[in-house]
Amino acid sequence: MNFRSFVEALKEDGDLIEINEEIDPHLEAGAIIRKVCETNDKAPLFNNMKGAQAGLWRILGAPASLRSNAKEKYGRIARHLGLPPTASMKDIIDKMLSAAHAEPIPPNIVPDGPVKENKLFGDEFDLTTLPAPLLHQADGGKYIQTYGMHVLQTPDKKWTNWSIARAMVHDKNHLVGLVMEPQHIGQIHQMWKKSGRGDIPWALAFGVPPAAIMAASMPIPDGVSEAGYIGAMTGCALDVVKCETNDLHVPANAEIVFEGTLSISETAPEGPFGEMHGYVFPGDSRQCPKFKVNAITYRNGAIMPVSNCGRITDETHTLIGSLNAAEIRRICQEAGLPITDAFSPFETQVTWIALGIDIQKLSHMNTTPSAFRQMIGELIFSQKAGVTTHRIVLCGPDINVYDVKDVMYAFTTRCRPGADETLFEDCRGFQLIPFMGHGTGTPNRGGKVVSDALMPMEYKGVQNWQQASFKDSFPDEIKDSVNCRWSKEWGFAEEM
Ligand SMILES: Cc1cc2c3c(c1C)C(C)(C)C[C@@H](O)N3c1c(nc(O)[nH]c1=O)N2C[C@H](O)[C@H](O)[C@H](O)COP(=O)(O)O
Ligand SMILES: [K+]
Ligand SMILES: [Mn+2]
Repeated sequence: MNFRSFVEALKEDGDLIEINEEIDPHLEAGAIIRKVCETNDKAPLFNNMKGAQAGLWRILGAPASLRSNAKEKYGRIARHLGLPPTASMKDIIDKMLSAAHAEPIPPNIVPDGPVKENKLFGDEFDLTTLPAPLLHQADGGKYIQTYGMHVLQTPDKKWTNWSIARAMVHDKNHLVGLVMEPQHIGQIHQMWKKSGRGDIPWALAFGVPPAAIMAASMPIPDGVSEAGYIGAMTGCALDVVKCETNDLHVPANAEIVFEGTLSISETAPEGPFGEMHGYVFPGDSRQCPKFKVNAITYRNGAIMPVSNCGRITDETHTLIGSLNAAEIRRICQEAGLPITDAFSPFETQVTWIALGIDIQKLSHMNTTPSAFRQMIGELIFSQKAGVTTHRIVLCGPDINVYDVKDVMYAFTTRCRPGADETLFEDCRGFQLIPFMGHGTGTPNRGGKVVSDALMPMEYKGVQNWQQASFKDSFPDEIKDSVNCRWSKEWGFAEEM
């Protein structure tokens, strides 16, 4: 599945709105995409961007946001993975974890591909005149990079990392963007700095195969090349082609590729940007590394994917939250902890992760609530995949952690504030969260908590209550007889 066929699939699903009238990249496209994210409406495809030139570019907005139809809520994300549009978030997370122990299938190097249909070098392009969108009025620049994939290799070429990190236009042939540790882009940047080998060969591929952008958004382990992971996950090697101006390889059917170098010394002001927690602090910019663009290659009719992040729900919630939760589940299970599921509720702006606990296995651990909370917090808050999470909620087997109503029902009724919680101050904190970066304590340390929504008896493997709910407070024959007459005889609404 490549990006173009993904867009076709959205069209066939009736999940695409094509806009052929001229749309301005200065705020107008961003406003439409933002409203789509806040209403879970169809993905907008802007075929006529003001300032488009030489085929650069059309824009697809909200590429992995939600559908309003409850049965296909995650359909746009499912289409990234070739899953049916009715796939659940558990199906999507299971699919993304399915390659965790599989032998990588390295990419297949091909001599040519659609991404080579057009080539611009040096002065043949000027990034400041291309239709890069201003996505929020207080943003510090035009964020051209919100859903592309950075390609960077370690100095020893053993690891090629694919990841998403934001970047904005700095001048005619430079971007400036976030390069933060412990992210792999930050780790590799440090390796090159230490190696003294000069600026880093870099590529930025937009409109890559959808499964690849999912892996680019996922914190798979240090040293693991996303290309091989995705090859193992999809079962087939991904076709890649060599860049014109360096030895990196990019997906052969990507829509657009910027080629160049990531500076190990030069920085420029970056930000602010309307970010994943739903805030932009005007004027809040800091020095970040510069990316020099030496060449642009692209397909005919190239489409630039754009994520306009902020208030729920957009790709920073559906992907960052869910894929961090995926890795947290794997890490906990491999540590022998009784975790069945992990999910980051969008309504927490993905600052929480809810863990489903197998209380039979928990009872065999003969542990205490405070010892278990300590174990969970120490493990998760020391992980790269745990950086963005500031509250972990432990939930019993009657709670569906993928449903925020269930998580809030457990958290608000089973977790006594203070007594049932363990605070963690000696761990990395996520400074993009306003209470961290613009709050009272140290911006990038601590401020985390494990909130135990397991009742004491669950540590013995027991739940001795019944939920006062239709599901739990009526015998099956009553429920069956009510259900079968519900809409046919009485005219209540069909169940969604
Ligand atoms: C899906 C998605 C993921 C990310 C981002 C966005 C989207 C849409 C932006 C809209 C651009 C907003 C920005 O916050 N952004 C972003 C980011 N990680 C950063 O270090 N810096 C960033 O600016 N991630 C998360 C990273 O992509 C994941 O943490 C991934 O795991 C990283 O890959 P790796 O380092 O683990 O290989
Ligand atoms: K990644
Ligand atoms: Mn990585």
